[in-house]
Amino acid sequence: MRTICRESALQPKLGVETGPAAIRETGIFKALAQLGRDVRDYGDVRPDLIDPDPPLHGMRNWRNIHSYNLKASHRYGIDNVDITLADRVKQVIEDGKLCVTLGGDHSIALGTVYGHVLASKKSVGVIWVDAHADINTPLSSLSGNVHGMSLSFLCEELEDYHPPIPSWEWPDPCLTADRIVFIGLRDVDPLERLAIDKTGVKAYSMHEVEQLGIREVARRAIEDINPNGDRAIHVSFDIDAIDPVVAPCTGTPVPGGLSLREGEYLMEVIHETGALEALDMVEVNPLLGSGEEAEKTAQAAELLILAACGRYRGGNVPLGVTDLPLSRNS
Ligand SMILES: NC(=[NH2+])NCCC[C@H](N)C(=O)O
Ligand SMILES: [Mn+2]
Ligand SMILES: [Mn+2]
Repeated sequence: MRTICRESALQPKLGVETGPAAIRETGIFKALAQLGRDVRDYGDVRPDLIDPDPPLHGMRNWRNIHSYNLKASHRYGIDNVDITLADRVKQVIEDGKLCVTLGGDHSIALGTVYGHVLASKKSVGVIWVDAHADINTPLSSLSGNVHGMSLSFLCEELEDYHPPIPSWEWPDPCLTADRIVFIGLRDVDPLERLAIDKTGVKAYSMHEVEQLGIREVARRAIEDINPNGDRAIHVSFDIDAIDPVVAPCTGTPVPGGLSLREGEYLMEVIHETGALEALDMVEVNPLLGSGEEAEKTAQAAELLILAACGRYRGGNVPLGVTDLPLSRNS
């Protein structure tokens, strides 16, 4: 199990770059070690910022976002980026480890999913747990924020809807729509809904969570992206999928979200598949709330990561322990 990343101000609300530190401070490393996981912190991915970075087709911070996510030196003729997120994720997965990436703005999924696809020996399916669909194109986006566009760049079926960027290549669309599933949606832009319908990406919004229950949603979602059980799973978990009462410190909170119980159950079930290779935990922004709220949000993120890494709410026997302490008299 490995952890990574952070990036600088890529969305209008500052502070999301401090999310990884807040999650690290929960004591997650100790908790993972207690689960018997061999944890290595690969540190942060921190590129030198390209400044200024004026919008193109309304897309804000696009050069910076592409440069830290993807192999900038080869692909874009930029040499001030040593290691990119896609490279780092690729390295961790090639090491045969579960790669946990802490965000950060959800645009990091451009690099994490691409790195995962490059490294995995299997075909990769993505479970996108989010209040938002993040499937706007630069031309459909109302905000210009790339964190609301990540999936549209990754999805092959949407390639033709992207405007060309002079002398810059797009991130490789490396997923087909049948390998993407949403859970937790409740704030979807009209053209995002159209993109979902056109591509046929499966979506379990909060409506379906209510209707079917999280148990059936989890079962169906896993089957949708991994029907024969031969694929690797990538979970991209935006903390705003969880209800803001439990996880208030995030840039685009939406009421009526998943309970922490539902989130933990989903992660436990995904762990049980044995197919999870990569997990992103993103959009934790400790600066958007009181200290107490920030701690609550980071703790929710911690519990979700732990569940994905094998923490079972029914209890875990410590690694290597087979008996209770014997009585001194025996
Ligand atoms: N990763 C996120 N928090 N995304 C929110 C996206 C909100 C909105 N749909 C947009 O495109 O701007
Ligand atoms: Mn979101
Ligand atoms: Mn998101």
